This record gives sequence, structure tokens and C-alpha cells, in this order.
Amino acid sequence: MPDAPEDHLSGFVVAVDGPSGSGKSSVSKQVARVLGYGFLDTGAMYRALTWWCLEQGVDLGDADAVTAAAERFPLGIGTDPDAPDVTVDGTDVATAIREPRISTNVSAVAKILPVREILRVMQRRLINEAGEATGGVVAEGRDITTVVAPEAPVRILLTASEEARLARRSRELHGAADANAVEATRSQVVDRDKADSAVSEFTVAADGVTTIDTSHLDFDGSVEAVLQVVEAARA
Ligand SMILES: Nc1ncnc2c1ncn2[C@@H]1O[C@H](COP(=O)(O)OP(=O)(O)O)[C@@H](O)[C@H]1O
Ligand SMILES: Nc1ccn([C@H]2C[C@H](O)[C@@H](COP(=O)(O)OP(=O)(O)O)O2)c(=O)n1
Repeated sequence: MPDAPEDHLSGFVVAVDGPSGSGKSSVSKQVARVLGYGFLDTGAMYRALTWWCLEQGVDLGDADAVTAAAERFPLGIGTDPDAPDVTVDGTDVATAIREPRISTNVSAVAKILPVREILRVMQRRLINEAGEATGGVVAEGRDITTVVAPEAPVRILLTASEEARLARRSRELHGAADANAVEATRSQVVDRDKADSAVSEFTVAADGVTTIDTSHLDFDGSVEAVLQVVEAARA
């Protein structure tokens, strides 16, 4: 009997996990561009599901209702690093899913284990489709190295100090990293990571996972550090 589609991974998979603001999305996207690989932002999937539940008036505290929404989730997600579109039932939600109302609610959705299992299956299918199309994929999130693609040949935990992560997110959201801007960002970074840590281990590297601390690296340095781990694995 042939393997079920999710039984093995197609293409060369680079799995990247880490806390908010560590640089997962931006660094992984650039690594995918350099390698000519696909790119999968799994956080965008949790965000889009949260957007859809809110849109439909689903009570995020009702795990059965959110799971039912996940079962019929009409998500479209691009894996081209230059066009990572996100649509829900044909509506472009790429900008809407970055709004604070989604950032503050997404952990409630991500903590529901049957929802995680539904998205895990979708994520493996997307990784395989992208891997078949381009030869490889860089997939990033919170549980890619441990749950979604634990057999990936490259598994990286991207970390950075809380101070560095707060400053980056603050600059991104408020254009500044002064004390007020950092305080306004804290709940979206620190509190969310605490909530997300209940269901995924992304603060300590699992066995076989390489930690890259980007606290003192600039963006290009972080990209280079990831590429070096990939090159070592392919050598
Ligand atoms: N090594 C780095 N040094 C400085 N800024 C960075 C670095 N990596 C990412 N950034 C910036 O920090 C912000 C958050 O990065 P992002 O990739 O969204 O993090 P994550 O996906 O882990 O939450 C972005 O504005 C990004 O350009
Ligand atoms: N593989 C993943 C990816 C994201 N999540 C959850 C946890 C996060 O709070 C949200 C949003 O993830 P996202 O990567 O967009 O968040 P940050 O950019 O790191 O702030 O989704 C998850 O539980 N598992």
C-alpha cells in the first residue's frame, strides 16, 4: 500500500522554531529566497483561523466550536517567499491577521489540541507540495522542529533575548523602541509566548536541534548563520 501523503516529507526541509520577535518569519523568508525554496509561515495559519472564527462569531473559549471551524477552514496560503498570500474563503487577510486584535486572541486558538492536529496535517501537506515544486521548503513556527517536521534534516531554534525581541517588535509596530513603545508591545510578545509555551516547547532546543541566538546579530548575520547550518547539513 502506498504511503499516506503525510507519511514522508518531500524535498529538503528546513524547520525553524522560536519565540515572537526572534526573526523566524523574516529570516526564514530570506533563507528560502537564497536557496530557491518554498516558505511556510505556520503562525499565519493560526492567525488566519483566529480571524475567521472572529469573523463568524465563533466563541474562542468554546474548543468544540473552534475545532469545527478548523475542520472546514477555507484557507489559501502561498509558499512563494516573494508572494506569501493568505486568503480565507477568497478574502485577502494578509494585513488583517497582523492586527493587535488577532495577536491578542491567537493563543486561545493555538492552545486547542484538536485544532493543532488539524493544522499539523495541513502544514505537512503544504510542506510536501512546496518541496515537490521547488526541491525544498523553509517552514517556521513554534512546533515545526518537534511536531510538524521532526524528521527534517535541518532543525533550528532561533532565539534572542527578551530585550532584543521587544525592541524589534516595538520598532516594527510603533516605529520606535523607547520605553513607552516597548511597554505597549510587551503583552503581544512576552504574555503571548508564555501562553503559547503551554502547548509547544520553543524556548529550549529539542535533541538534534541547533540553537542560533540572534540577540547580537543583525538581520543579514542571522540569515548567514541559518545558511551555514543548512550548508553543513547538505555537505
Ligand atoms: N537578527 C535581527 N536583527 C535585527 N532585526 C531583526 C533580526 N531578525 C529580524 N529582525 C526584525 O525584527 C522584526 C521581527 O522579526 P520577525 O521575523 O517578524 O520575527 P518572528 O517571526 O520571530 O516573530 C522584523 O521587523 C525583522 O525585520
Ligand atoms: N507552529 C505554530 C506557529 C504559530 N503558533 C501560534 C502561536 C503564536 O502566538 C501565533 C502566531 O504566530 P506568529 O509566528 O505569527 O507569531 P510571531 O510572529 O512570532 O509573533 O500562532 C503555534 O501555536 N504553532
